[in-house]
Amino acid sequence: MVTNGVGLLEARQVWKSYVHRRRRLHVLRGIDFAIRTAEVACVIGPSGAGKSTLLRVMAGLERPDAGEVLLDGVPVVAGSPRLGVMFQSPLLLPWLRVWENVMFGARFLPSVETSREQALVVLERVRLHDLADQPVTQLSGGQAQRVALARALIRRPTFLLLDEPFNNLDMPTRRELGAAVRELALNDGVGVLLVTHDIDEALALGDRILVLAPEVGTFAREFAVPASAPARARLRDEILATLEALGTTAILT
Ligand SMILES: Nc1ncnc2c1ncn2[C@@H]1O[C@H](COP(=O)(O)OP(=O)(O)OP(=O)(O)O)[C@@H](O)[C@H]1O
Repeated sequence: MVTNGVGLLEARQVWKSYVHRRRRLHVLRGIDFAIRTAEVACVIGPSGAGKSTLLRVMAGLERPDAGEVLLDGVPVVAGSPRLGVMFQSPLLLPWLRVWENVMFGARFLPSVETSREQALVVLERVRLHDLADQPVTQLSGGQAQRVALARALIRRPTFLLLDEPFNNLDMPTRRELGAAVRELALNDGVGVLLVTHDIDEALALGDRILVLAPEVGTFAREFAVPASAPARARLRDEILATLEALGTTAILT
């Protein structure tokens, strides 16, 4: 797959709050963060820490209150052809077949040829080309999430922003799709931001792991993931200790 160029997706002093029951909830407080192409950066943290908020802001789906998100120095816009986004739920259109759902990802993108053949090429990447003509209502959860990945990939994104996309899948499917995402970074140079609850998933897929601290609204720590298994096991303990120090053990495994 050829992506739409090299680049940097960068949050600069990003602040984001919501009004909840008449109180202002400050979720992100001055986040500085960048993802490069050809790497997988994982953001972990307990429920409510602001992981999804960060991902939506990075994708241009929500505007920060202050600060900015830049894609190669230019403010990011929602629907940028250089970004592919995936959520926990595949959000497929039930009245369209598999390949038509994939093509839906390329709507309004003149750079992408909108043909069944083109969809098949991408479906092959996620090993779903045999089901191209199926209605999506007949797919398993793992197959549906593969369609969602193909729909993101048809855009030839420079960056993939993934918000716990493997949560509802069984372990073998989860591992397989995780490996496919890792391959996209290694072989195709895609930059990946993966939000996950799962420390083991972050250790298996990430080059870097950032721990988002609840209430503090910034990253508590950032870790480079080492290659060797014993070093990763030590890092796992260190990340757990970090989470414990933040007063949050209600996460992970
Ligand atoms: N649109 C919104 N309006 C009001 N509050 C919101 C909104 N979106 C998120 N929040 C609040 O912001 C905080 C952070 O939410 P967010 O979904 O980003 O956390 P998270 O770390 O992704 O959590 P989880 O792991 O449970 O998905 C939560 O307290 C949530 O209730």
